Amino acid sequence: MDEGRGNAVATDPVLRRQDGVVMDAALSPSELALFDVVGRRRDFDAGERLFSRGDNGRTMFVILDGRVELDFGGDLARKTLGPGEFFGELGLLVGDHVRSAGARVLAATELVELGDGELETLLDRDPRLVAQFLHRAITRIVRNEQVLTHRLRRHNHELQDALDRLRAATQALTRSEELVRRDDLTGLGNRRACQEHVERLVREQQLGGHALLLVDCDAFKRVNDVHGHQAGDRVLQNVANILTSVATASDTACRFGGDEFALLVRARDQADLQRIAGFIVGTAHSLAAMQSEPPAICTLSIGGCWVDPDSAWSDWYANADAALYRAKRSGGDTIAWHVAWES
Ligand SMILES: Nc1nc2c(ncn2[C@@H]2O[C@H](COP(=O)(O)OP(=O)(O)OP(=O)(O)O)[C@@H](O)[C@H]2O)c(=O)[nH]1
Repeated sequence: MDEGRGNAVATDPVLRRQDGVVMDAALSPSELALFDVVGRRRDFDAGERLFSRGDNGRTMFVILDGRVELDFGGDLARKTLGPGEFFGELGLLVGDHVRSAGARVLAATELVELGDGELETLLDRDPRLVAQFLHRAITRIVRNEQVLTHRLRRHNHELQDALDRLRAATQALTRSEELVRRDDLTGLGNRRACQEHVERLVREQQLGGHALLLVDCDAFKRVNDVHGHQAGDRVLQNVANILTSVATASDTACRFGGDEFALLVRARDQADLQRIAGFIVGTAHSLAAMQSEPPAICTLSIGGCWVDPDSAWSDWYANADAALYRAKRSGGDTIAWHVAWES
């Protein structure tokens, strides 16, 4: 046995990589000599692949001369092994197993290869030396597993943190997007929400059969002036409640600002539309007639028009607004329709 062969005779065969993975195990000269006698020598050219990650392996290798690179995949650093170092030891210890790293020859390399069947031969020849090797190899495998498990757990935590942050950011974004479309006081959509709803209906070619009702409080300024701003707020919220109560899932009730509201509503025909508008004005009228102090509501005026899918939003808005103006001019607490239909 040539005890001097191999220039990497280990004084401390178990060394740690910077990231903590224990890899740098070299055989002692006596171990190297024993493995060389029992195993088979094989020559490889630079660039040759010994095995890939995920391959089934049944052999281990000891480098006599040359260099081999191990690739563990992911973001784990690659490792270059040199003379005297061994790898693939699970092939010797447990036989058939899935390789956790790929191995590629970097320079012309001479290896000794040993299969799982040769463990017994090694033990027969020098049990003490093999026990020493096994102890070291198993320690290395266990330590590497621990380091890899720790890394995985840390990655898992980091991934979890990143997902939590992403989820929080998405929720915040959704909330702020909702806020941009919602009226804080009443919880209704605002003008932007109404326009987006219209755009969606246009895209889906569902706008036909809809009408725009502009709803405005009568003498609302007086509520504020006489009873205070909070009482005014409560009136606005109650107007919103009435509108919400008539709006179906395909309708949208919005507050455009101040005491002006809008209802984009689908109706079967003019009579249906009149019934909806009549319910709104009639409910506000009945509640106002109860004359609570401070008032819970004020009477309402409505200007309405059918939506023409072939004309622009600004056209229907102008039509409904002109009708609303007429309803106000006639004393409020009433409904006026664009052109043909007056209540
Ligand atoms: N309480 C309260 N008042 C508001 C709010 N936004 C606007 N206003 C007030 O609403 C009032 C609207 O007054 P006007 O536009 O003259 O309406 P009006 O008194 O109903 O008059 P007509 O529409 O002609 O019947 C103003 O006094 C605004 O200050 C709000 O969010 N809360």
